[in-house]
Amino acid sequence: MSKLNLPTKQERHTRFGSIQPAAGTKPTSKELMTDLQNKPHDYLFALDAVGICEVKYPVNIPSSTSPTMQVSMAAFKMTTSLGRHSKGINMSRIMEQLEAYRQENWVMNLPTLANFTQELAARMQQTSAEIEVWFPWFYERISPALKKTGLQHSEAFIKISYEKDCPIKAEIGIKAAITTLCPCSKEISEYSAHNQRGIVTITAVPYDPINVNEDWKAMLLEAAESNASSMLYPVLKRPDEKKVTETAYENPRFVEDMVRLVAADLYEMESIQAFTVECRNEESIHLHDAIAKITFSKE
Ligand SMILES: Nc1nc2c(ncn2[C@@H]2O[C@H](COP(=O)(O)OP(=O)(O)OP(=O)(O)O)[C@@H](O)[C@H]2O)c(=O)[nH]1
Repeated sequence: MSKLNLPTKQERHTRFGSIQPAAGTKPTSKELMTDLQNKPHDYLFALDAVGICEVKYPVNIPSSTSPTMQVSMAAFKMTTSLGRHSKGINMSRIMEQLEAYRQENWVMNLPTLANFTQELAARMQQTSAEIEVWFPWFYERISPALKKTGLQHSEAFIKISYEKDCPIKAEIGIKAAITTLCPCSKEISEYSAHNQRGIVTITAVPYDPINVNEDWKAMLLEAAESNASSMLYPVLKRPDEKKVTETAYENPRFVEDMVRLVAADLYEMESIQAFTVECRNEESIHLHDAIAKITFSKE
């Protein structure tokens, strides 16, 4: 093939429609630019929350299980309140703060995220701030018969709510995948029973948000998995697969059974004040899913 005689990159851009920037009349230095967000007026209403979401950022996550320190990709929602006489917040400051924490190599847990939230409210000169963050948390999972190790993950969740002169509030959570085997199908069929992947979502309010001693991620995962027909495993050889299949048959669960059994475990956890448990089964004999949910407070 003969060699193409391409124009320069700049010439190519011009040919495809790029133009030179206009001279312009508006200021280009920051000091001379209007700060619209901080122009005082009566803007009719105060706001509960304004900020940014879908912010993907790497974070260091501590864990009681191996790997005990891991870098994960978190999705943040970060908001503050806004007074009636302020037009807008300075949104760039939220990302500035997140980047400053990253450069400090921070380890994200409940106390450090509580500090982050409180600092954000101060930086934005607002009375309240809220951070919600979801991140994949990885842990080693060993197969039930041949003890083969692989890495698995669940989605973990932290929400911190800061309000000036009030105690910090927190919510923790996990979204874990499990196997459920249908009790009805097992009961009525001559052999076999349909089973499916269930998604258990737990959110919980700890009594003392800053001093949750246990690795709450492991604690909530245990509540979801130990009540399922079977856990999921990354590596399964034939003896493992036999064990998993038979364990599921020995422990049939409806979605209703799942949320009630997980709720019982959470009820027994002394550090948890209130919780919500949802189970969604991706049904293997339908196109639709089966769902159940319970919300409970010990207060
Ligand atoms: N408040 C507000 N800001 C927005 C909106 N949409 C985009 N922006 C952001 O406005 C930002 C620039 O504003 P600021 O953060 O106030 O920038 P600045 O005033 O130079 O920042 P400071 O030096 O911290 O005062 C950009 O990061 C945009 O992302 C919006 O709907 N509301």
